[in-house]
Amino acid sequence: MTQITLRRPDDWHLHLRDGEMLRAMAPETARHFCRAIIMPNLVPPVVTGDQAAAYRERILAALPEGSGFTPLMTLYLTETTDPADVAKAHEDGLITALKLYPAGATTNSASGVRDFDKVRPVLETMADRGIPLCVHGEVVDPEVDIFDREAVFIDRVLDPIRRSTPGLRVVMEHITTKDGADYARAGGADLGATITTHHLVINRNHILVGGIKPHYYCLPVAKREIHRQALLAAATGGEACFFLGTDSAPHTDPNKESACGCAGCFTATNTLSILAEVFEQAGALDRLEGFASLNGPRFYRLPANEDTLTLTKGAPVQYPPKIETGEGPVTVFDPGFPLHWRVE
Ligand SMILES: NC(=O)N[C@@H](CC(=O)O)C(=O)O
Ligand SMILES: [Zn+2]
Ligand SMILES: [Zn+2]
Repeated sequence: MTQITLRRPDDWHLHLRDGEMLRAMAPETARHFCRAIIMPNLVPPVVTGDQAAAYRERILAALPEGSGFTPLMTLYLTETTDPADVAKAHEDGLITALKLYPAGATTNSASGVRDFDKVRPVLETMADRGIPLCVHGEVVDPEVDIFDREAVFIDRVLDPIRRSTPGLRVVMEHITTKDGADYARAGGADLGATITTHHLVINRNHILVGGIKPHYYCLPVAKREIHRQALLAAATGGEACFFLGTDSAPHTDPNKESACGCAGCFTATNTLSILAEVFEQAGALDRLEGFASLNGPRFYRLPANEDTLTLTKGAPVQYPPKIETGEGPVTVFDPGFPLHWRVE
């Protein structure tokens, strides 16, 4: 096969940031994707409906002329989130989901949740109205090894929340383990999981062998090869609960290449070429559309996009190694192999 055409894909987990960074990043995603779930971990975070409305306007203003891109807004769940504000923002069509960050788990998560009992009323409201909860699933207990934090979160936090809030729709964001994939596929229609591009490509050796690679460092951190294989099987297996959320998370090079580098891989620019390569190698090119364009809308109860996107196979695709932004350069994720599928 030398050409494939899919429904236009969506990105169900994206960091666009704000200000100069947003201006540079909005076109990178809008070029290929129709919609994206916009993560709310700005500084300060997007907590209220009014803040989401204002952020949405800033995103729309950063899009290229004539872009049909739709940002799907989220609210950052805090211990003081008002259920009435959530209900109103959802009724107004302003927000699509809420995002749960355990306090301290990842970039800009200081306002996240420490005491899960405090968010119980919001979770009940969400369950009643079918508003999905997107979850960064890692415990922050310093006793728990960083490579075990996802699996421990499922047992200690996620499973109890789901049991005590029947009907709550949950997306396990950026799963990195076989444990995560197995839990997602056993969860029924109200549980989905996003998988990133980079976690299909790298394992923990890529970060650490032969010198530390700051541009491969993200959270949750990439795990052993058996886990990457499990994610690959999940993404390419045609199961409806798994869909693309790139977690494209730009940080400037000085912030990545530092004695205390930020977590996040920036993949918006070349994600579709990488995915086509990965799916082809897995003998599953025909399942790319399900993963990138159909399963996500189905979970979010939205129609699939009407227009299409075509990838053509040929000589290695050229993409910029860095995107220049008003805040500094951002390195584009290097999969470590040539990419042959070009987005037309
Ligand atoms: N994935 C990351 O490593 N970083 C994300 C935050 C997140 O999604 O956890 C970021 O905002 O930079
Ligand atoms: Zn996260
Ligand atoms: Zn993220």
